[in-house]
Order: sequence, then C-alpha cells, then structure tokens
Amino acid sequence: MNQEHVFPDKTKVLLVDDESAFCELCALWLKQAGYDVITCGDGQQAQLLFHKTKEAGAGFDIIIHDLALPPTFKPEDGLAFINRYENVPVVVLTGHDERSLALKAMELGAEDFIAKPVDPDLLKVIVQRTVEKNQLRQQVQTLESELKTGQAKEDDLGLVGVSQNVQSIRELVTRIAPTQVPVFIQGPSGTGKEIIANAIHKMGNRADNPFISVHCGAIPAELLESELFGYKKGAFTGADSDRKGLLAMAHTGTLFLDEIGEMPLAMQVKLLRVLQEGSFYPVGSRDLMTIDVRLVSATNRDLPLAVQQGEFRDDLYYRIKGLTVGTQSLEMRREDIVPLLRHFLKRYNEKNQTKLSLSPEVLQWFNQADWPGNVRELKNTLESAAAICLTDQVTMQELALIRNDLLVEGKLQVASAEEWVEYPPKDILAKPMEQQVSALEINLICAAMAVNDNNKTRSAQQLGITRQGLINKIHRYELDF
Ligand SMILES: Nc1ncnc2c1ncn2[C@@H]1O[C@H](COP(=O)(O)OP(=O)(O)OP(=O)(O)O)[C@@H](O)[C@H]1O
Repeated sequence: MNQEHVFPDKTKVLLVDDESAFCELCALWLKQAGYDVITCGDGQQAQLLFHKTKEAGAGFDIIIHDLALPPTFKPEDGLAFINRYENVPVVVLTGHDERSLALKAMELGAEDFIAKPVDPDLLKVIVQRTVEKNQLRQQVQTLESELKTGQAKEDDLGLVGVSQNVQSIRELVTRIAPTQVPVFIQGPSGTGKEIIANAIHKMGNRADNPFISVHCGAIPAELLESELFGYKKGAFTGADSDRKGLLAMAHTGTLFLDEIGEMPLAMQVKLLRVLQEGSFYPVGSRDLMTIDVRLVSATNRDLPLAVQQGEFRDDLYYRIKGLTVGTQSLEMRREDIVPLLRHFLKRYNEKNQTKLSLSPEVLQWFNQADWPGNVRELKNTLESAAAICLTDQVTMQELALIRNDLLVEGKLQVASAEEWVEYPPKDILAKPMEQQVSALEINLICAAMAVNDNNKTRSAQQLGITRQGLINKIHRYELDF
C-alpha cells in the first residue's frame, strides 16, 4: 500500500489494483492531471483505508477498482466490493474483452468502467466526468433536503394559501421569526392574524418558552390591569391570594396582544411604560418585576386613523409597530378559497376519522360565495356542513340546512357545476399572469381532488390530463396529496 500525503483541497482518488507497475503509471497520469492518488493492491485493505480516511474527514471522491484481486482473482468476487463505498462513485477496471463483466458491474452500481490497457486521456476524462457527476448529485441532494426542511417550516406555519399576500406573509414570517423585532399584524377579522403570531413564536428562538395571548378587547377595562400585571393578596376586594399576571407568565417568551386597538387609553399608558422599562409593579405590590418578552400585537382597526382621532396613543403605536404584516380579506384573494377548503376538509377528516368529500356544486358555491367573516366563516361553514352530513359527500342539501339564504321560495339556488370557476375573474389584469396561472392550476387540482375523494386517476380524467401529468403538477406545487 502506497499512502501519500492527502491534500484536502484536491480531488482524492483511491486506485485499487494488485499490479503495482500499473498502479504507479495510472497514479502518475492522474497526479499530473492534478489529482491526489492513493493506491492499494487488495480489496479488503482498500475498504479499511476507505473508512479510516473518511473518519479522518478526508474521504475519497472516486474509487477506481480492479475486479480480479487477490486472494481469489475471480472477477465475480471483485464485483462484491462495488457497492461497499457508500456514496462515493466507483469506476471498474476490466479486461478489454470483458464487456459483460463491465455491464454487470454497472448494474450493481458502478458509475463507469475503463478497459485495460488503459488510455491515459480516456482515464482522465472518465475520472473528471464521474467526480463532477457525483458532486452535482450531492448538490441536488443537499438542495432537496433544504427544500424539505423549508417546506416543513412552512407547514409549521399553518398559513394556507396560494395568493401573493399569503406567500409574502410566509416569506416575511420566516425571516422575522428568528429576530426580536416587535411585530404588528394588521388586517380584517378572521384572516389568520393569530396563526401568524403563533408562527412567529414557534419559528423563533423563544419557541420553547411561553406564548401568552391576551385578547385586549375581550377583557373588561377594569380587569385588564390586574389580568396583565397580576396582583398582591389584599390589593382589592376579592384578591384573597397573590396572582401572577399575563405579562409575568410571558416572561422569556412571546406576548401576543390581540385586538390591541381596543385597549383603553389609561391602560395604554401603563403598557407603554412596561414596554419602555421592561419592568412593572403588580397591582398592590411594591416588588418591581422585570420581564423579557417579545411583543407581537394585532388589530383589525386602522390604528394610524385611531391615533389621528386620539383614540390610540401615538407613542405606544410607534413602540409596538416594529415590522408590520398586513393580512387581506378573502375577497381580495379568492384564489385561496379552494386550497383553504381542501386544508380544512383534510383536517376535519383526520380529526373525525371520516372520508368526506365535497360535491362539485358545494365546491362551486364555496368558491363563489361572499365571506365577510373571511377564513373563520369559511371554516365554520364547512365544518358545520360536514358535521351534519349523513353520507360520504357534503352536498347542497347540508348547506341549505345551515344557510337559509340559499333557499328562494323553498328551492335551492345553485348554478351549474361546470361554472364553478369564475372566468374571466373580475381583476384579471391585477396580478401577473404566471401567478394567476399557478393559482388557477392549484385551484383546479384541489377542486378535482376534493370532488374525487383524492383519487388521482379520476381527478386527472376530469381535468383532461394524464395521471402522471397530474402527479407532476402536484409535486411542482408541493401539494400534499
Ligand atoms: N391562511 C390560513 N390558513 C389556515 N387557516 C386559517 C388561515 N387564515 C385563517 N385561518 C383560520 O381561520 C380562523 C380565524 O383565524 P385567526 O383567529 O388567526 O384570525 P384573526 O385574524 O386573528 O381574527 P380576529 O381579528 O377576529 O382575532 C382560525 O380557525 C384559523 O385557523
């Protein structure tokens, strides 16, 4: 065994052949071409060397392997070594009339073969091509696993949608979550503000610490202070023991102030002080408490307008504003309706161990209806219809039972199933074509899968494409069917 110093920045070749003169010559050619070469005359020893070098962090990039090696010199025995080099490509050396042996070796996983007597130029070409091919394969693998991790992170987000608005929010959340910047989420009710707040927490470095959500509008003004700051026993009538407030509970974690626009002015002053000083006194206590929280707040109010009208303190607004995330009403991103339906139906089926699908008319109706309560209303309507469904398919009958407005003179008002996609959309030129085409394709796929019980063959037939074509699109859009 001739082991030379290995330079980490050079491509490393392990040449396994028992003919020392041949090894020397090949090694010389390869070294001249800039490779670092180690030779070895025995298959077993080559294996040991391979693992040792790998453990030392200087693994080989390519193996060139003769098949007729000691002790048996039988090429069949040499074949057994081919797939023992893990992800490192193997090029086999064969006799010049051993074509079938070479093919067998390739079948077993060899990357290529070179027939003896070896032509030095061909040797260099094959080595270079094999190494490059393998580097490329590794890059693809790395990218794929990065993509999967990214996808998993997006899934953690739980924010479903194909619209530009949802896509930008997903991107923004992924970027701001690891920072400590305060986040202000503004948008209509039922558009996922709480999901976003949750995602910022889960994807940030406080994920293992508390996430405390305070519905500022739901807590009566006179209770808000004691709820937030906590109190000391005897602080007021009924305070018969010390109580920790929500601020203290959120210590080291995230404090989500939902509906912050509803916070009374007097309370706004107190909150501002806490945010500025990072400390506060529980009601009736003289013990100063220090807290470290990441602040995320949300409102469906136009807060700058509330500031102008003197209903919200400007100093508090600028304190909480940090980075603003804006959610849109469902009306402004109707392309999200079908993906959302599919998501909620899937979740419903998983939770209730059912296999409900939607009739084409139901899908069409959902897609065309107005959703003033946004995603929350869409979700509730779907779940209510699913809950009262007696068969495996939600039909207009169920919808009529929960939505009286669908009945005119006692009859269901439904347009034909074929017209479920509004075309051309009202805002046809408002968004780039590529984005609209993708959103429409996703919608059509989700729709076909929803009415065909997730059966790809039937869905593909209905869409007029091949099953493979459908599968390719499902992969391209990363839909989880
Ligand atoms: N993009 C979305 N993907 C999945 N679920 C969503 C999405 N948007 C909203 N939802 C669902 O809709 C419901 C309402 O969402 P959420 O409570 O986050 O809205 P909100 O904007 O905080 O509403 P409000 O202003 O009334 O507090 C929740 O059940 C939530 O899971």
